Amino acid sequence: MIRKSDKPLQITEVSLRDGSHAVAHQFTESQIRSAVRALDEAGVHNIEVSHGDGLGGSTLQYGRSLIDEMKLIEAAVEESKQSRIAVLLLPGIGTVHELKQAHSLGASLVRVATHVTEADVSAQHLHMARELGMEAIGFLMMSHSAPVAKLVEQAKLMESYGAEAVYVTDSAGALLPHQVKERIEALRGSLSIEIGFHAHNNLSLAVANTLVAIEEGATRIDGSVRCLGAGAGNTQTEVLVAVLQKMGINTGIDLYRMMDLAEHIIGPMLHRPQEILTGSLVMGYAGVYSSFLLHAERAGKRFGIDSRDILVELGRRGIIGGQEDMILDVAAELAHKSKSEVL
Ligand SMILES: CC[C@H](O)CC(=O)C(=O)O
Ligand SMILES: [Mn+2]
Repeated sequence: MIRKSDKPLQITEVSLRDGSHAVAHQFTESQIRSAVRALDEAGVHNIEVSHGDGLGGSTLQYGRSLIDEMKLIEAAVEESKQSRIAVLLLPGIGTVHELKQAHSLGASLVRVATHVTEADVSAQHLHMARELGMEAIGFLMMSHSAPVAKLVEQAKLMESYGAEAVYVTDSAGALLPHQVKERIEALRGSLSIEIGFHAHNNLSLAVANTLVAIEEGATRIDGSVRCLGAGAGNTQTEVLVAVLQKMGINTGIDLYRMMDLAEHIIGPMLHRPQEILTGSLVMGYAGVYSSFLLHAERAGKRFGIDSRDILVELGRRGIIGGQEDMILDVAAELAHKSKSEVL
């Protein structure tokens, strides 16, 4: 592969944040400690630790964390010798108050995440992160759902607020390889900062799409060991490291250590294997937020309807992260409709 950027790749491991969705936010402190210790020893550059929905996400709406995320961030910082501890912040769910708290505990990098058309709400948080001396990164979620020109416009806004990199975030795992290529290519032509890529494996394209992103010049890459992330999970980090190594691209990450920690530390944390089951496939197909999976399954059981119908309807309506209450609304509506059809 001929990369269009000569900057080194930086891998951010997201299993301890995106994976929080897959385990209904039930991470224990000892799981975080052992995972961070092993990831740090393997040489992973950044490790993200937060509630799945970012700082402040532990609520009835998004799902309560078993352990306060600040305690988990503190534990992660204690265990890490070289990896940087990152946090995710969705403005409105988290505030600058939680950002300052995470920073005071030792988090040194924040990804400020907004819907792909709403970058303006990240200004305050990106500015604050820079003031605190943290690395500030923009994270444009549901990047498949906006035209390329809109994505570029929004990324430029984040750059103007002080973002040091902006991510194309494929929250629904819906992007096809040529769509990744056009997005990264357009950003590379318009931004002076680094470009990142965050995939979900709902259509089994995460590693392939990540390679396309790297080839086009993305240098900040997310992955989750054993695909421990929302939906079918993310780009499987240990697989990506192996593939890149085979391509002669050295990440500085120790492959055998990654395999070992996948087997003995992250694997046992999975509540169920991260296969592409119907729910995640439908999310990739219909372009629905990966973190909606467990919510839609629960709503389907509660209202006695097929969770696929809920997901497809959510995709049709363009429901986005932060609107989790709409999952119940849609389920109730569909159940009502199917009852009236029977009568
Ligand atoms: C709800 C936040 C979300 O999980 C962030 C993310 O990882 C994504 O949009 O893919
Ligand atoms: Mn994600």
